[in-house]
Amino acid sequence: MIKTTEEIEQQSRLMSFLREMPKAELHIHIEGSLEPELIFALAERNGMRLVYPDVQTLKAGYAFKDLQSFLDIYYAGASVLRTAQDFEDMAWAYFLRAKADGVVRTELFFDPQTHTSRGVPLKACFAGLREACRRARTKLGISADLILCFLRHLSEEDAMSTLDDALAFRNDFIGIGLDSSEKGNPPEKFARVYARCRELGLRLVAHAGEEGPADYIESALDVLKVERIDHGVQSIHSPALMLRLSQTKIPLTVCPLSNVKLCVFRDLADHPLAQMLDAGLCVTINSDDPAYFGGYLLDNYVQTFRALNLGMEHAYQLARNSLLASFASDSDKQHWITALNHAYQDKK
Ligand code: HPA
Ligand SMILES: [Zn+2]
Repeated sequence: MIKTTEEIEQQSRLMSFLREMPKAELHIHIEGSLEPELIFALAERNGMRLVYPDVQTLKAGYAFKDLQSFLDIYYAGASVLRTAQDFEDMAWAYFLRAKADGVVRTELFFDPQTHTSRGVPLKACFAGLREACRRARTKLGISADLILCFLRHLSEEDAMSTLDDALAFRNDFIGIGLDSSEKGNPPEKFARVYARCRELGLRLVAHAGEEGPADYIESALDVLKVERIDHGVQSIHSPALMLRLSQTKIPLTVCPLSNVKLCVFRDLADHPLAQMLDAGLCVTINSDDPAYFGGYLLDNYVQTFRALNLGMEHAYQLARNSLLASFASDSDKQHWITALNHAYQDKK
């Protein structure tokens, strides 16, 4: 269909608003931002040999059929991280991308067990990530904090002892999450460790309803008492849960490009994000593992908006949801929302 000049202008206003609007990214696994080129550079710096001969061969392996087929490659990629400097370089590269995408607040997931199981000290992870977050604040004006994720394919005892060790760095992380292989590893498996984190005053989130059933979303809320759900897209199969989510406004950190790459939905045009927004759910857009899924935060917005034919009001709503759903201070949130309101008035 041929577009009128007015439609072309409207589209270009929307694209620039998507980039400029102040927004938060609340679902990014920092190990999933490791670009193939950086994987090779770090392997060389650390004197390691990868099983892939070059970047092209590694990238050719980025064709996933489900979550597990991705996780196998993701953990192999993360194995090049050894020193504090490696963690800092990885996170800094992400922050530069985030800045270009208009991110003002980000909460980075990281998987300590992936590293400690290879003999990398927890201190190296924290030192590198903490320094990158500090530089993001001072040099880029991005507010950044860390969320420590437990690997759900491992035992609760393993999570508990990881927590014990991480408490030496209590001031370096604001909360905990739950990631890795979802099916067969329900939230209930981690009830005690979540109860303990809650007593410690940590913020609580968990992946639920990515590939696993809508029931897992219910038990993440009821048993783990999480404040946000990561993914949550399987809620579309439960009208009762949709109603609950719309009434409670529990935020969902949805990752559209990830969902397509991991075959949760066949195509972006089939993604239920618009349906979820229209049902009144507090949906946010995020990148998950941008180096593996074909795009950073702005790519997720742009491609989703094109595929689902979304407009300015949706953009405003999604950015506002992301800021409100963040664990930043109320005064920071208010400041960003005022800036968002101004940007919206200018572009509308
Ligand atoms: O998309 C994901 N799902 C579950 N675990 C993960 N760990 C990194 N990315 C993911
Ligand atoms: Zn994730």
